[in-house]
Amino acid sequence: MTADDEAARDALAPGADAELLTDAGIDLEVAAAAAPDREIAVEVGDSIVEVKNLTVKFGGLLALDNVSFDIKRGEILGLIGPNGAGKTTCFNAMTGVYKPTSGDVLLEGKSIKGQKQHRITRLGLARTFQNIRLFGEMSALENVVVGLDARHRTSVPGALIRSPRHIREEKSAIERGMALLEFVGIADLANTASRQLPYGYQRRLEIARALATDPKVLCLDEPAAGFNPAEKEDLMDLIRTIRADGYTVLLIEHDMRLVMGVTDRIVVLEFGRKLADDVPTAIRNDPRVIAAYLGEPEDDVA
Ligand SMILES: Nc1ncnc2c1ncn2[C@@H]1O[C@H](COP(=O)(O)OP(=O)(O)OP(=O)(O)O)[C@@H](O)[C@H]1O
Repeated sequence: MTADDEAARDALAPGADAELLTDAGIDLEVAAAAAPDREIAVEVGDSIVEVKNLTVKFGGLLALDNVSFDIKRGEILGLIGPNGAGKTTCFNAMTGVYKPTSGDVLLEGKSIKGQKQHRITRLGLARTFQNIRLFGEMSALENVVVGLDARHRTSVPGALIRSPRHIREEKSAIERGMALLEFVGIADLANTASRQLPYGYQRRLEIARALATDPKVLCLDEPAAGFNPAEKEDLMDLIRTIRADGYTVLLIEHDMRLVMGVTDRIVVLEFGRKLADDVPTAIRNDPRVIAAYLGEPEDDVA
């Protein structure tokens, strides 16, 4: 094992400091340049996800009632609706957290309905959660590398004996992890324990970790919750950059200004049913949508 390889390995251990990254020959600028190593497909195209007659019942409660919509390749699709409308249930049923009662979810034409969460992530549908779910004691970099681990090919014996392939994969994981942290704008905090990061940076880290799985579609569940206006602006820029880098994005968000400002199309849910599906300007002026939001806090309807 070379000194570089040793250093790359050590950089994965808790408490690693920035020196180790440098020792491992990892240059932040080089890492940043490595970030857009994916095909850029910004043009909105065919359907990449099809949600078909999706229904979720909780006992007697019909949380999602026969909902159908699609997500086109390369678009930012907003999923909105008043509190309790079924947005998170829809997300959960799409990403394997809940088993749908009936209906189907297709990813690139193949059903992913009923598959386990990690399998759906591997197939290309990654998500963040409304309540941040990071490994608090682990550094920002380690949190991202966990996401990358899913893509490694070394066998368990290979990892145990620290085979050259395993070491190589670890080093490339660190480089890719750094590239992703750079991409979401928090590379200089790579070695900070995630629980010590400011809230907005924790949300960015969640996005980096989801991107580490190299998803075809990135699902963001209320990424601006708890953000101030400046942080919301920054988040809008980041979402646009993510799309410009070739990802398709599904966004649940309460903040109307953000949703209207960043999405190409919006699906509106109300009482578990689809109320509307249109471009933001049409949604903004749709009397049914305005009526659905009457009674919501003013901030949400602005
Ligand atoms: N695990 C569950 N068990 C029972 N009922 C649930 C469960 N999850 C959600 N519900 C119910 O399903 C309905 C839809 O909830 P959901 O959280 O999907 O709405 P939402 O549109 O995401 O709301 P919010 O904007 O408040 O997050 C609500 O009536 C909710 O109480």
